[in-house]
Amino acid sequence: MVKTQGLQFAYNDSSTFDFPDISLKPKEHLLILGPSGVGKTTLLHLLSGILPPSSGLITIDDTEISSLSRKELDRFRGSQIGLIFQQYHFVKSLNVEENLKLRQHFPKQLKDTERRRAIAQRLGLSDHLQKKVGQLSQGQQQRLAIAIGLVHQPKVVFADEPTSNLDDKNCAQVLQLLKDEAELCNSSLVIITHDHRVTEHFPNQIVL
Ligand SMILES: Nc1ncnc2c1ncn2[C@@H]1O[C@H](COP(=O)(O)OP(=O)(O)OP(=O)(O)O)[C@@H](O)[C@H]1O
Repeated sequence: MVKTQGLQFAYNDSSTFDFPDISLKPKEHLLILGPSGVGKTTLLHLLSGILPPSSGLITIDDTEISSLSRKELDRFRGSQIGLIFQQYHFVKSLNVEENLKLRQHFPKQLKDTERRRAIAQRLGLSDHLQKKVGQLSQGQQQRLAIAIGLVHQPKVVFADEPTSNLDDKNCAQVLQLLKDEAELCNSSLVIITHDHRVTEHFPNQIVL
């Protein structure tokens, strides 16, 4: 499902990151660990096609993503990849349901109100669909980030520090929800973190 070979990247004139090869089957989970500044977010941006690698190959669901044009890549990311970022990427002027709808890019998905409502219900957001995202608690915003990452049923979900701002109880709950949703969507899951509370939940790990 996700396969990389010889992946390297450098920001301008800075030193080159040399990433280990990754091979992840459908529905598998992978935890990428490492200290601050080692390049975890950079790797996630490469895997999701936000940054182009200096060299190496990234294959997702049999598509080599650097062979895609900008437009094809946007379309591929919109349909096949789910992103859960460290900083929430919500549209503050829209309500919860409209934010979810925004992530359903394609006409067929857009009509899928049922899918939106079902994921909102599983993540405890049903009573908040008409609220502006600024009115949500931190835990609710974290759950909305998961809903947005998965509402379009992507093949693979990349999550960057999904538990960084959470206490122990919410951390365990969010990880369970993330796993359950990925399972229901048949999605592979790649989590990038330096939060050691996450490690016991995901035995398949690489350390940068
Ligand atoms: N846009 C950029 N331009 C130049 N250097 C950058 C840029 N983004 C990140 N870096 C540098 O690249 C290195 C790796 O950053 P990255 O965010 O990938 O690390 P990380 O392992 O995710 O760190 P953290 O755990 O603190 O989030 C850091 O030294 C950072 O300063």
